[in-house]
Amino acid sequence: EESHCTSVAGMVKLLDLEAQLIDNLADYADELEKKLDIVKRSIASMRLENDRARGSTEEYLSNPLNSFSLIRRMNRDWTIWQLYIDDPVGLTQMEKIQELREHMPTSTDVEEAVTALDRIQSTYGLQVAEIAHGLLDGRQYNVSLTALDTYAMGQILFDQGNYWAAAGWLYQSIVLMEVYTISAPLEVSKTEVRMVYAEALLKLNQNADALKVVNIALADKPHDIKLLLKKSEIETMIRTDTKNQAPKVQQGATEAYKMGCRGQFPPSVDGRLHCRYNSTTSPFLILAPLKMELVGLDPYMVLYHDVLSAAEIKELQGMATPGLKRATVFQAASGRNEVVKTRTSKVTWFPDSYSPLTVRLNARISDMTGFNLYGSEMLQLMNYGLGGHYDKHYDFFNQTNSNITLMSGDRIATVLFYLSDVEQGGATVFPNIQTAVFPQRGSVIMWYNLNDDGKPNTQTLHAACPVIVGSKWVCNKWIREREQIFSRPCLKRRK
Ligand SMILES: O=C(O)CCC(=O)C(=O)O
Ligand SMILES: [Fe+2]
Repeated sequence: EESHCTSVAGMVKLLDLEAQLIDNLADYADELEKKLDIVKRSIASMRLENDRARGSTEEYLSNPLNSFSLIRRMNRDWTIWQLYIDDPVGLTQMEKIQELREHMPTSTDVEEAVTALDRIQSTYGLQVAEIAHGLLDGRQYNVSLTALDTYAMGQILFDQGNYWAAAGWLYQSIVLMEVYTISAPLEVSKTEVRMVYAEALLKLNQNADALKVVNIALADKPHDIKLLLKKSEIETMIRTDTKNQAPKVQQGATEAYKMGCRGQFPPSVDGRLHCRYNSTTSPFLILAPLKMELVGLDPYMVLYHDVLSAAEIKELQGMATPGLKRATVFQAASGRNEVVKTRTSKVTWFPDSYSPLTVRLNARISDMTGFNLYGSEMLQLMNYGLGGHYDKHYDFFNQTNSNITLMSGDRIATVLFYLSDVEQGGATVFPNIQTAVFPQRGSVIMWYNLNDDGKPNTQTLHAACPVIVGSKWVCNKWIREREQIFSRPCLKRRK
């Protein structure tokens, strides 16, 4: 399972594939044209002969050559024309599409993409009409959606039971269909869309509105039997006051996580938080101090700037791209890592000794954090895709007597490098401490997941907000506690 939309880097090949499909369709057009050409040229010469004959029928037919030829033509040539018409054009091209289908997005991919776009909309509180016209969270892009796009959103959200969101997209489809016509063979009828829109309104118990929509559709198609039946059904529902089960209502107050994603947390007023050059965490920093921003004290969280060079970032992305696979999350219930809806990105891992760059990167992590990386997890490189996110979670396992923590202990700290800027969205948000970190290419955020006593710190709850626009790349290192037994800096004493 490819899971196409979960990584921008992974979708690049779809464009090449689309180019192949278009070339294939062009071949089909060529074949059609060749056939059309033959047919048209033949018609012209046949007409000529037939017109000449009909100008003087008796004279024409009294010549034996003409009458012989006519008899022969009508019997033999038209048999061949019948076969010629019957011979389909484009079988090769049809087979080619079938062959490429293996690499093409499936209906599951479309459903995931719909969910992702809906996630962007709901997280950032965007209007469907704005999205459809390329206005994304206040920024105008030269892109827009077609009625086919918005209709697919509406249909699929409807099928997923998300009637509230579906209604918005279906309404938008109708608006777009008033302005633009969808050309054959992809066309969808307005009646069809209005019917689904009416169904969505019924699910939301907006029966009177549903009736209005059906009546508008009937004005265009007064004899459509499905519409007439629907109309009387809705009228009965209104008369008998029939209600659907209570629809899912949209949440009122914006939860903290969403506020963080939208950049709406108030700025910190803690005077202890500051910026400085760090030259003390390790001896190496005396030579190369790092620009450090103390972001939080509980959990202890620091942001370092300009840690990675452009060349290093490029190399990391290059080595990661071929191996990117859909990310998984450790499930306590099964004791295994599984693909989940709450984490949509693609990842790949590199052992510490993979290349001179990984060795250097790990050394830098040690210098920055003061941690010994022995027994820690591999470097994880990650690329997010369409609306890519990682829902609220903890990085620690909080598992005793589990295989996953037995050898090296729990994840004492997380080191998260940002390998790209993200044009819009994609912040790392800590809702419990009202902290949001927006990706900046080359910077790195580090926080402690465990308290000084080794117990999990629930203030570390965090999430990766859906990317609105951009290809978000991160690299992280989960540092395990066991090896830090003698070296872990005790912050409480230092205060
Ligand atoms: O990508 C991010 O901003 C956060 C990623 C994260 O929390 C994780 O991978 O555990
Ligand atoms: Fe995390």
